[in-house]
Amino acid sequence: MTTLTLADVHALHEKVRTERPLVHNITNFVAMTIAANVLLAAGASPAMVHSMDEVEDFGRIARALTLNIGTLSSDWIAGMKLAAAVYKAAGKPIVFDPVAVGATRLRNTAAADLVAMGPTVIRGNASEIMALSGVAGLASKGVDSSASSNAALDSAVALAKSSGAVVAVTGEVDYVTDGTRTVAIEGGHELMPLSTALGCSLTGLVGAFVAVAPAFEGTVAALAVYAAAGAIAGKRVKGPGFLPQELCDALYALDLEGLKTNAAIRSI
Ligand SMILES: Nc1ncnc2c1ncn2[C@@H]1O[C@H](COP(=O)(O)OP(=O)(O)OP(=O)(O)O)[C@@H](O)[C@H]1O
Ligand SMILES: Cc1ncsc1CCO
Ligand SMILES: [Mg+2]
Repeated sequence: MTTLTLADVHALHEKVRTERPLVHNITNFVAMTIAANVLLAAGASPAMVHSMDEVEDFGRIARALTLNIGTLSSDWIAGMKLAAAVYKAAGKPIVFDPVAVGATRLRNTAAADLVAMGPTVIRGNASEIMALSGVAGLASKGVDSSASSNAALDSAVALAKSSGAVVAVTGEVDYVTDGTRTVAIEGGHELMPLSTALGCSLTGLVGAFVAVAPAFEGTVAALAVYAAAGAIAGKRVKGPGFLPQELCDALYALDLEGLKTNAAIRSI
């Protein structure tokens, strides 16, 4: 298999910058501003809207949908399901972020229902991907991962096979799999999990890339761009406080040289 090169990744980032795809995000209250800024800095156009009454109209103009169950309540579930049905019918990509699945029955049921609707991509941390793929007895710590991404790799492959989605599991090393092909993406910074909603924001960025590229390639490219920008930002800050701002500045300025110095993609 030919692995996506960092030059291919850069070309897809330029495509995002040129086409500026509108990405419709139904995300959590914590992530809304951070994720919108990440999308803008990377060159895409975000809409953070969750009203059920606007789903059909946004479904006509947006090029991708992202669904994030971080601050879920039962009335939002119906909106997410309607949105998934609208984008599915329009043949537009859907990216699902199963925040804290495994922690509550509400999340477990909603996540299972949304996976059954056939999202294009599922992006989560290790605990979430393991819980979603049915690893029993996992102690959920809520929104933060209590496992390494490496430990979740088998679960990611199983989930990709059972759901038909491309699955991205993030952590110190990120993995993307479609059940057959698997690649690892290296980069990022150890401060990233100490700044909230950076995973949720990455899910939004995956939406922008799969709007302009096939699911597997778009997901790998989004993660590689984010890994490079995260590494650059992590070197600039003194702690997690200004990491989101530096990450946005790094995404905005990212070029091929920055990608090559700060991220790596390898087939496994
Ligand atoms: N130890 C680490 N070293 C380098 N990068 C990391 C590390 N941990 C996480 N990251 C990066 O941080 C980003 C978010 O991944 P993470 O797995 O922390 O998401 P998450 O738990 O869903 O986040 P959140 O729910 O707070 O939005 C990814 O780009 C990932 O590669
Ligand atoms: C902290 C937090 N709580 C619910 S969603 C969220 C953002 C990170 O997932
Ligand atoms: Mg998360």
